Amino acid sequence: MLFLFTAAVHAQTARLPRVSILATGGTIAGTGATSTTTVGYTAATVGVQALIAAVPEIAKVAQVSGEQVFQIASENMGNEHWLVLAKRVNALLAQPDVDGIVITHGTDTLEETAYFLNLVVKSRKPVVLVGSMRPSTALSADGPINLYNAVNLAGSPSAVGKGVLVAMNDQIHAARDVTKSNTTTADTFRTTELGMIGYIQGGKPYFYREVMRKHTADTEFDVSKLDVLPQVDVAYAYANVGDVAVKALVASGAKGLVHAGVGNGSLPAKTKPALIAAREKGVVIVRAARVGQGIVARNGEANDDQLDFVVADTLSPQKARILLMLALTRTSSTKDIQRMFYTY
Ligand SMILES: NC(=O)C[C@H](N)C(=O)O
Repeated sequence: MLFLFTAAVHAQTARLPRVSILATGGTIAGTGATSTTTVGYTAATVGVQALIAAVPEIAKVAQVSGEQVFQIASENMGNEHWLVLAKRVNALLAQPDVDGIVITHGTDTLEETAYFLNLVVKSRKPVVLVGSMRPSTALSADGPINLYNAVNLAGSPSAVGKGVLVAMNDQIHAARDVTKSNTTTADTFRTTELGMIGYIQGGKPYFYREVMRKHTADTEFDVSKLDVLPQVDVAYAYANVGDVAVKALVASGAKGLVHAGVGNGSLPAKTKPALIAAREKGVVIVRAARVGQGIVARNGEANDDQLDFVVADTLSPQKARILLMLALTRTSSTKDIQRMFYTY
């Protein structure tokens, strides 16, 4: 009896976490002409089984299975890819034999896919996005160690309930706040002011903080029955900007517009009338900032109550676009949408 009990406990503790690796392409799956080719390589050429085979150390820390979901450079990631990916992630996480998921991804839009999933994954199990800055053929390629770390993180009980995570360069970042900060260096992913949430050292995750905003199982968004997302675009402000972009985006059918304003989300006088006209036509306007850090607060640089605009709070314009798309799948009430921007 005692023997059976001990054997059962042993079998439990000895079982490796089961991690599904979903590959989508990117530089982590890229190849260059020579080992010193770190720009001008071809992204998205190596398949998921080859990525896994390149890191035999993974077999010692997890039972992994690989699935090629897409094979694209992440500058080509679209809403349609996100819907497919989210549905696959939710289906896998609903299986009792899956403990966590790793998604290999190009780095250009990795933060956007991470935030989208952070809002629509219906599970507390870990979901970890990972990429690389050097192609698989490069000297000191960062893909293999990043993938090893990501699998360890996705299989770790300490990552449960933390929301979608990004594992790059021995660091753990939360999907909501991380951004790519350098065009090419391996330490490009930063959560500059709010801070990364942990490290991975010797394959082991160490957490130090958590994001206070709601995510994954606690959100109100459901993409299970959606095949398309509402059109939302970003209009970027700069000195001398006019209203051409805003008018063109509205004419092209945008249901929502994120204005990446200068400074504290300021609205240039030559752009503002087009934004007001868009709102009068029913387009939801979110006032964000191109600066990269800080809060865009209601009724700060504009009278949002009077204009019936929404503010992005601390979300970057590209992430505000994602939340606005999902918000528009639920409501057209700007009051409700503003609540969402203070919740997620
Ligand atoms: N480092 C990278 O992954 C960049 C590549 N253009 C991509 O996002 O797919």
